[in-house]
Amino acid sequence: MVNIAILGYGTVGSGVVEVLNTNRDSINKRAGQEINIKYVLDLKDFEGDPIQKVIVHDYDVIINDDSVKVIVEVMGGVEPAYTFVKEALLKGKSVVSSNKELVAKHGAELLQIAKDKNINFLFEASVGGGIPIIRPLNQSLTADEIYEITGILNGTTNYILSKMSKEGLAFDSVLKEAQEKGYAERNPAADVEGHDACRKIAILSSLAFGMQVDFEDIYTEGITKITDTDMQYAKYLGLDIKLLATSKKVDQRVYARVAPMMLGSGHPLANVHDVFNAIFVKGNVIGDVMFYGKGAGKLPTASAVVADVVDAAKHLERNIMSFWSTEKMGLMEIKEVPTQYFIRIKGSSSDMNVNVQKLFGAIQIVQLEEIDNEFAIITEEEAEGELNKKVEQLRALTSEDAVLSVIRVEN
Ligand SMILES: NC(=O)C1=CN([C@@H]2O[C@H](COP(=O)(O)OP(=O)(O)OC[C@H]3O[C@@H](n4cnc5c(N)ncnc54)[C@H](OP(=O)(O)O)[C@@H]3O)[C@@H](O)[C@H]2O)C=CC1
Ligand SMILES: N[C@@H](CC=O)C(=O)O
Ligand code: NA
Repeated sequence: MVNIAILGYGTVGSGVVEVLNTNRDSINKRAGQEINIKYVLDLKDFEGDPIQKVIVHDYDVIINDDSVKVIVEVMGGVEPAYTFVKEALLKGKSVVSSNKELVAKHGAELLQIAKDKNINFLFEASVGGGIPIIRPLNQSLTADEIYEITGILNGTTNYILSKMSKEGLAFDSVLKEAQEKGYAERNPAADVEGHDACRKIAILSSLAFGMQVDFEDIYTEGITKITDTDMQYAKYLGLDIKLLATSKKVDQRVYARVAPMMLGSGHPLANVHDVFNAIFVKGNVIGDVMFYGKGAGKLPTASAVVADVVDAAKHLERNIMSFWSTEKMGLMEIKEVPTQYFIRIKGSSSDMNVNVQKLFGAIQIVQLEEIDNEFAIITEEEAEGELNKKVEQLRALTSEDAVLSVIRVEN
């Protein structure tokens, strides 16, 4: 029997207990022994829930119990999660975590401690919820040099954008729904401002390139500025707006970016809707691979956590995760990255055409009959820095509020 302790009995923690109970026999068989939940740490009590009999409020009870071999950290946040996880690893207990904030910030150090102690720090659920992506990067794709990872990595924002686009629902009401379904972060700004996707692409990039990619260095834009009108244009153009997280090698340099993008229907990520996530990986030997599934929610996330628990139980004294170095990887500046912009402009296209064409050259002009006094353009591909200068010049030539929105396009 292997004793485990779960830190946090919220959406994911309660899902872990449910999955272990629902599939107990097959899980135990695969783990080669019984997995026993000895403790659940939480701040609250859960009167009437069978879990109450193993609830503790003091972490010392867990850390000082030598019979606990695997700790499942599903509390979220950097502290006290970091202190608890580090202490556990230093004491020789393997750790499974779904906490991307923790992994993005301290992953390299925690992986190294696990390696030194010949135990494991596993975090499949931290990216793409239930989708296997950490394990494939760590095991199945190790023959490849990775050129690109592009993904829809946040379930909440994909759910919001899908509902806004398909059902014309308002941003705030869909966000509330996503929170009720257990998809959103405790502070949903992390989702809608792109920080959650940013931490996830930082983790994937660090694993893929073997060096520390700091999430603070990644250019990040969320979805809060996307309006119904942007959606109307996208629909007219046959495009879909998605929050994409990308990390890509250009020559020998890498750029990373999180931003809403207008995608053509032929793009591999255009048909990923609702809470689903997908990750597209390009390797120099394998070519293109895609991973698809539910990126958030109680049971899909718990599925990945429990699979890690099984792996940890099977390898109690053998380290199975490769690690990335703490050496920081420099990223290409975003202004150098080539892109295409969709720009909505106030005024009439016939009056503005000369200015706009003088600045942007060959452009596609889009005018929707049902929308007065504005039009949109799609630029040619150019470095972001150059396009931004042109947007500023357009403002200077017309008025400060003439540019209504700017969204990147990938067709
Ligand atoms: N929800 C999802 O779909 C997914 C979540 N994740 C990640 O998993 C982690 C957990 O998420 P989720 O389950 O949604 O979050 P919840 O807020 O639902 O659950 C966290 C639980 O941990 C408890 N907790 C917080 N701090 C402490 C502490 N210091 N000591 C004891 N208990 C504590 C909370 O108690 P209280 O409520 O009283 O504060 C709460 O019960 C996060 O890192 C999240 O980003 C990853 C993938 C998907
Ligand atoms: N809030 C996150 C939860 C999973 O990581 C999301 O919406 O994707
Ligand atoms: Na995953």
